[in-house]
Amino acid sequence: MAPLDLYVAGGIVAVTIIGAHYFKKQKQNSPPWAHASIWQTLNEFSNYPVEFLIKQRKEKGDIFRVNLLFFSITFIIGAKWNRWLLRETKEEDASFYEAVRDWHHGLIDVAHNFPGWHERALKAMSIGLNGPARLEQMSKYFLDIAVPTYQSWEAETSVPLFDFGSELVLRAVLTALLGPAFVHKYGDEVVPMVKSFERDIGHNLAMFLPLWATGVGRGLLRTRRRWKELIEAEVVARLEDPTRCVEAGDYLSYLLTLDNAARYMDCYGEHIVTAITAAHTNSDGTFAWTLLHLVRNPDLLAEYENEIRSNPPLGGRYPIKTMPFSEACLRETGRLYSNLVNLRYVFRDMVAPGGIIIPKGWLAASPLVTQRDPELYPHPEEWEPHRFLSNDPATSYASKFRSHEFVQFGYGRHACLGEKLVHCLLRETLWPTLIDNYRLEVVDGVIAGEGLSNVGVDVTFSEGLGTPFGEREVWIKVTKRDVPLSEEAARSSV
Ligand code: HEM
Repeated sequence: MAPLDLYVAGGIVAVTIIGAHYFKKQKQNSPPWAHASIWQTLNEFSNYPVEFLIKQRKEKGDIFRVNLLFFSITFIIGAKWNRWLLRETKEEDASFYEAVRDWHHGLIDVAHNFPGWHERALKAMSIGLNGPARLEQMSKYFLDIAVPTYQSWEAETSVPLFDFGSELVLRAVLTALLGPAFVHKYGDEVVPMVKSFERDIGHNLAMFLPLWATGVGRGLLRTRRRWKELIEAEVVARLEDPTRCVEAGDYLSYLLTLDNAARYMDCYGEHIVTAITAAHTNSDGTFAWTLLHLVRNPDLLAEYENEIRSNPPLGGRYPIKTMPFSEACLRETGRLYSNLVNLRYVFRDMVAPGGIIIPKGWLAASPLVTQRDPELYPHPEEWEPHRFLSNDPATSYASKFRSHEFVQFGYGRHACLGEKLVHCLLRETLWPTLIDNYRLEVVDGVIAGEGLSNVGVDVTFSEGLGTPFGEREVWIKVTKRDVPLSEEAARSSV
């Protein structure tokens, strides 16, 4: 960090500490403050947010405010509050878009303010990411990336699961959104650029100081400039030759076949970068944790292997409709690791059920904390996919979803637009292609007794967005099987 950055940061910290304490008064009917000193809050919330929120919930109930020095967040926890936030509040009261915009420190202002863009983008993503023909095409893209990537992993003595997994998922989503030709041409430049963008967007210096004032902020501005250049050049080239768009299966091509595509030129760069972040930051952690839990638990891995044996791929795609175990694994990883916060920005004090006044500012549900509630999930800290295979109406996935006890992909107005793509990416392609063709072995990075369900590594929430990684890297060795699992039966009957 440059010395100037340090002085500016130090000054802001001092002023804010004084200000935060001066203004931290309890208004009538507003939620109580978390029971912890400011330093304890900062330390525990940034290092162990789930444990901190669980502890505060026990003391203060389902609604409380957390003072994070530069700003505060009102937390609402539990199925009832998930429902209220995700289904019942209105965009004009508790805004998802404003939260996303604010979180990006003005880097996505053009698209945010462009008349009609939000509606257009929402509709475009609903169709452009979810039609069966598009999903089929995207699956092919994913397979084309997975096969050579796994071959390259096999050639190494061992590979870092979180890092390499993240890069694989990133290349896959870039291809789904921008097409293979773009990724082939710019992948080596764009992959590190997106990775640093995702890391730096949540950096304290970017959050509390003007972007031009710090190295981190200037890096984000450079990324935005370069990204805009790349996407605009791509858009111009595709609009000049519309047949390219009609024939291609990627999302940008679909977006450019819509009416008046040229009018929205200024929005595409910002839109695509936020779509990539949305697509990547939860899928990569889900990819890695699921594999790690499976490899660390031979019985569960054997169960997945058997599911693959009896569901051979068709044209490289595994038939996920008849693969409930992999769905349960996806859910269980989401239950334990995803959705620490669903953030909204409240424009003015608002009245919540029970007459509680939610103050203007940040508001967040924490589905992850709800998902660790032992009354809803017995042995909540165990990674146990079978809990989602139950047909019991009280505990099945469908009932957990309907009752808002489990909202892995959100609910209502802002529910995830990429859920089908996730099934196609992880369950139909990346996981089974790897496990069908390779044996996995953890060779370094795990410590017995550490992490949830003895997975061998604790989770860290202190870096990055979305589903977090392990607090250190885990190294796996990938060895090709003599015969893929899904071909064993056919070969042995010959
Ligand atoms: C395991 C992976 C994923 C998880 C757990 C996940 C989860 C979520 C959740 C919980 C929300 C709602 C956030 C809120 O209400 O505050 C959301 C929204 C969204 N997700 Fe995902 N997501 C995943 C992957 C994807 C993928 C692959 C895409 C593809 C582009 C995507 C695109 C989106 C978009 C665009 C929204 C915002 C919808 C809106 O504007 O209303 N997500 N996601």
